Amino acid sequence: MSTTLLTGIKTLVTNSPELGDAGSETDRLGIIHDAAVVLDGESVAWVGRAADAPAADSARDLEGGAVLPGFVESHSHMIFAGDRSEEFSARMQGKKYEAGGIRGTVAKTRAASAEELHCNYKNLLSESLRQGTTTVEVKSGYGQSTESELRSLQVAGRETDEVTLLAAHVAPPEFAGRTDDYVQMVVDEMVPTCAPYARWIDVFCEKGAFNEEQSRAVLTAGIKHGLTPRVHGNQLNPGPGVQLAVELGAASVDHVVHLSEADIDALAQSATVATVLPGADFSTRNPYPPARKLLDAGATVALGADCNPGTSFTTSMPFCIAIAVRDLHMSPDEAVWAATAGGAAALQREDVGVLRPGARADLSVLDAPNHLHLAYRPGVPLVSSVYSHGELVYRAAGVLNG
Ligand SMILES: N=CN[C@@H](CCC(=O)O)C(=O)O
Ligand SMILES: [Zn+2]
Repeated sequence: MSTTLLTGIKTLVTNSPELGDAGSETDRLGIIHDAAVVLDGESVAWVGRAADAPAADSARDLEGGAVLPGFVESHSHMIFAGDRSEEFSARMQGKKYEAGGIRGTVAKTRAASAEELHCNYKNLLSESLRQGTTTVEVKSGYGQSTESELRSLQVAGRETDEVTLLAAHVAPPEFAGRTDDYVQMVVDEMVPTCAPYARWIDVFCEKGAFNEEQSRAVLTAGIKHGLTPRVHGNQLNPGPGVQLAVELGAASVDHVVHLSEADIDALAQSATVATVLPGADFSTRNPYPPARKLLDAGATVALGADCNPGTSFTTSMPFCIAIAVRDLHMSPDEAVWAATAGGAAALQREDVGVLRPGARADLSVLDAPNHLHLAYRPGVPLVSSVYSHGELVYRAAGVLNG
C-alpha cells in the first residue's frame, strides 16, 4: 500500500482530544497546529506535528489550509424525483409547512425509473462531496408501497451502507384516513421485505404523520427484523417522539425543535443523539431547536443538512454550521464537532468523523487557516479539496484567465 504525506496544514481538527496540542478533554476537537497527516491506502496512518512527520512514498503541500474530518451527514432523503420549489415559494409568502407536502414527491418518485432516481441521487452526493461531506445516511420514504420503498433502498445502497427504511413517512393517498391500516401493512409486509436492504428503521412521529402508538409499532417491527431505530421527532409540534426514541434506544432523534425540560433531561441521560437539522427550520421559517440547552444539559448533539425536496433542499454542511452558530448559539467548535464526530455518533460509527491512526482517510481541506472560518465566512465555498477512502476525489478548480 502506498503512503501519502499531507503537510502544510495550519490547523488540523482530529476530534481526538488526546492527540491535540492541548492534550486533554479541554479541546474536544483535538486541534494540532502546523500539522501533517499520513494516509496509507484507505486509512489514516499517522497524525501529528509536521516537524515529527515520518517519511512517506509521496507528499502534498496543503499550503497553510485547515484540515478536518469529512462531514458525516446522518440525515438525508436523497432518493426522490420532482421539485417543490413552488411549494417553497408559497411558504415564503405565508403558507404553512405541513407533512402532507410529501405526497407530491411520492407520486413523482413512484413514476420515476430506478436509473432516474439513481442519477438524481448521484448528483446530490456529488454536490455534498464538493462541500466536504464524505459519509451520508440515506432514507427511503417517498415510495410508500412495498415495491417502491424496496427500490428506493436498493438505489440508496448502491452508494452508501447507511440506508434507512422510512416507509412510515406519511400514509400514502390510497390509505387516506386509514393510517392504522397503512401501519399494519408496514409492520406485516414492508418491514419484513425491506429489512435486508437497510440498517436503520425510522418514523415521522408527528401530528399529520404517525402518532406514538403507530410509531412504536413501526419501530418495534424494525427492531424485530434487525434494524436499529432512529426517529423524526418534535419537529413541528411538541410530542412523544423524543421519549419514544429514548425508550427504544434509538441511535438518534432528529429535528428536536419543540422540547420540554423532560425531553432535554431524557436526552442528556441517554445514549440517544439529538440531531439538529437547522436547514429545515430555515427553509420552513420554523423555530430553531434549543441546541444550547441540549449541550448545556450534557446531551450529544449532531448536526445534519437533511437534504430533501420539501423542507431543506440543501446539501451544504458548511451552511448548516453557519446557522447552528448564528441562530442555535452553538460555538463554532461545537458545530464543527456536531457535523463530524456528532454525525458519526448518530450513526454509531467510530471509523469516520475523526482523524486518528486507523480511521478512514476521509478529510476536507479548507482554503482558510482554521475551521472557525466555516461559520465566520457564511456562503463562501471554502472546501478546496476532499479525500475519501484515502483518495483525492475533489479539487476546486481555479478561476480561468483570472
Ligand atoms: N420531516 C419529515 N421529513 C422531511 C421532510 C420531507 C418533505 O417535506 O418532503 C424532513 O426531515 O424535514
Ligand atoms: Zn427527515
